[in-house]
Amino acid sequence: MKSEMEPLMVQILPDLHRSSSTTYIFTKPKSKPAKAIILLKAASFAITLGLFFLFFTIVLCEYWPSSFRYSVVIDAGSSGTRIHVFRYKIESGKPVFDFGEENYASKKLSPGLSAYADNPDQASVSVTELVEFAKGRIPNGRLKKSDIRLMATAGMRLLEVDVQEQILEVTRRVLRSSGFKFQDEWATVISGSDEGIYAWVVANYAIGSLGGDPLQTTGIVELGGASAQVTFVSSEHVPPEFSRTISYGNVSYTIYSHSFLNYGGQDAAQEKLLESLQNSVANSTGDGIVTDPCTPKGYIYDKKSIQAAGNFSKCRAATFAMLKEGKENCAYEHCSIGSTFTPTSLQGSFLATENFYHTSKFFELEEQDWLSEMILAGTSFCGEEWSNLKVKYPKTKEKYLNGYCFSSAYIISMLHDSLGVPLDDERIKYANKAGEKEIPLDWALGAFILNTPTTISDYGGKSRKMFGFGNETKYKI
Ligand SMILES: Nc1nc2c(ncn2[C@@H]2O[C@H](COP(=O)(O)OP(=O)(O)OP(=O)(O)O)[C@@H](O)[C@H]2O)c(=O)[nH]1
Ligand SMILES: [Ca+2]
Repeated sequence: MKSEMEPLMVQILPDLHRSSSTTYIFTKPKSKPAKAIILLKAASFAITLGLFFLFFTIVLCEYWPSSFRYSVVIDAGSSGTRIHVFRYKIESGKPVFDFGEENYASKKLSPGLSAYADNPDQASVSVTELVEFAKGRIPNGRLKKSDIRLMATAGMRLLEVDVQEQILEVTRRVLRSSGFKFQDEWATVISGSDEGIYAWVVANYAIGSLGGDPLQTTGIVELGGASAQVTFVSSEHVPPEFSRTISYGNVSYTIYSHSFLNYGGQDAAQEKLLESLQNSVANSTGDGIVTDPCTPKGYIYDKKSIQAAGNFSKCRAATFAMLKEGKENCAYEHCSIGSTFTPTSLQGSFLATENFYHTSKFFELEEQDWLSEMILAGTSFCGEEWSNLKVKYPKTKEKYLNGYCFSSAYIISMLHDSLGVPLDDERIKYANKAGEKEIPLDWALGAFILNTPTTISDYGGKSRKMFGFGNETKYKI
């Protein structure tokens, strides 16, 4: 086949070992550019196109008002600090929440902020790491439009106010420079009743009862690490210091909400019980050794003066006595725990969360009759040797394993002996998720729902608040 290309004469220097010089003929392509140049042009075009595409993608992500919005809540709890990153949409002027994994992520770091009481500056390390986690989930261009809030709970409430403030100021420094939308007052220690309300909101949002008949809503009992919350709609008279108001649509909810600090949470309560055992000679075996009925026999404490003597019914009686402390000072028509007002009975359905859930799951209790089952399971567990329990439950963290004798007895003495919940009450169930979409019953999600700016004006409509709460009706939701 005739080459269509002009011959290109190239003289190759004679090979010294060869008799004559050799001429190779390379054909130079005619007027058409060589294949290589075409390829070069195509490649440079593709690269240019790619760079343009990349540039516009970056510009669009940075500045184009994406239909997604983001919000971040940091839950600074006693046993750890966890960050919750939310993505949501606005549809016909209303936020559409979705807590599925593509729109919600969280990360927990231990210990909690209250562990830095002696060295507040160290609190910045965990908050910084958590903020970086959140930034990895949000386009850079959206950061300054995305709220970030830090809400500390019982662990911090137990610190002196000046220490709380020192630690909060450290977290504010991190959040101010995070690139998120932040105001100093968004890093606070929230009240226990706020924590309870937030948990109540996410539970009823998940179940779909938010906006319905108040007496059809679901109450929350939450056993945290350093506090316990009881939150529900009561048709009884509730003194204003225990009453919070939520209005949703044209429905107003008057909610009893109280957080039992210190002895309320499981970890703090177990600590308090050991202290009270040490103070009461009655439990000593005469040689100054105190016996602890809430820890399985054979468990070795740091302190030598305590001896584990696991016994469910004695532990139940000891924790019931602790919950009754101060009841003689009750200044209300009814106090179930200490001198704190509680309605005469828990009204309506309830979800029992956090340690109620962890303990029931550990004992693999059925939903039905879980309280009666708790007594059987706790009686057996408390009576076992610690060494046997470690063999029986090799995968369970010892810090949790060591708490189940106490928590099983405490749950009964709190819910049944103190708050009057019948052992066969079908209205109260343990859970850590709710609703068809199995939304996590984490108060931080309730805080996000209530704090999401749902004023239409934020999205181009007329200004109208939709969520909000306080101890008086502030907003029409
Ligand atoms: N058994 C068990 N307990 C757990 C587990 N995860 C958390 N807990 C305990 O559950 C309790 C409540 O959990 P969190 O709400 O995370 O505790 P927290 O927020 O650090 O404590 P608060 O500040 O009182 O709310 C704490 O006593 C934790 O130690 C678990 O997987 N198993
Ligand atoms: Ca908590």
